[in-house]
Amino acid sequence: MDTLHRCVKEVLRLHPPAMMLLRHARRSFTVRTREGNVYDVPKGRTVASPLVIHNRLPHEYRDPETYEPDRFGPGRREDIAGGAFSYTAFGGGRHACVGEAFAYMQIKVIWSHLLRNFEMEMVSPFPETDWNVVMPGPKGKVMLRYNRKRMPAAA
Ligand code: HEM
Repeated sequence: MDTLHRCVKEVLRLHPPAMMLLRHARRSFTVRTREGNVYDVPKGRTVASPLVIHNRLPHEYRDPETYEPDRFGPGRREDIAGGAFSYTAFGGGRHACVGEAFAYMQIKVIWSHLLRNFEMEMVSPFPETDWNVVMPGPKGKVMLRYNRKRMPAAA
């Protein structure tokens, strides 16, 4: 189950359903980047924090474009190594997703059932991401062939 958890987590790092977090600045403040650039954010502005960018920062994630669930395993823990906001597929801070644990449970229940009972094969090409929607998903049709696995008869 730990492996499946890391696989789901890695998919959500690369393809977060929520593309960005939006906040309304209730007071003016200043941001300093790690490169030393300083930005003033005036009161009243909307601040957009793009998950799709900061979940792939190369100083947080080794080979950020690569699907690699073990980056979250013991010894690496890239989701927390760079700080509390290294991994933000579920947001963070005061408004972090309250459904995170429930979402993992649901997704793992469904995938455990599928992986245990079916052989699956993708028959269409790997899809591109459709970014022109509120919640990005696969572009076009995704075709899958699946066959029920033969389970050994119970003794
Ligand atoms: C893969 C599944 C999910 C993802 C990727 C996800 C992602 C997120 C993100 C990024 C936020 C932060 C939004 C922000 O800061 O503006 C959020 C907030 C929230 N999520 Fe989820 N979510 C998921 C599933 C769920 C589920 C299953 C529930 C409820 C059962 C849920 C309930 C909420 C609620 C109530 C908030 C608002 C929390 C607040 O503003 O204090 N989410 N979610």
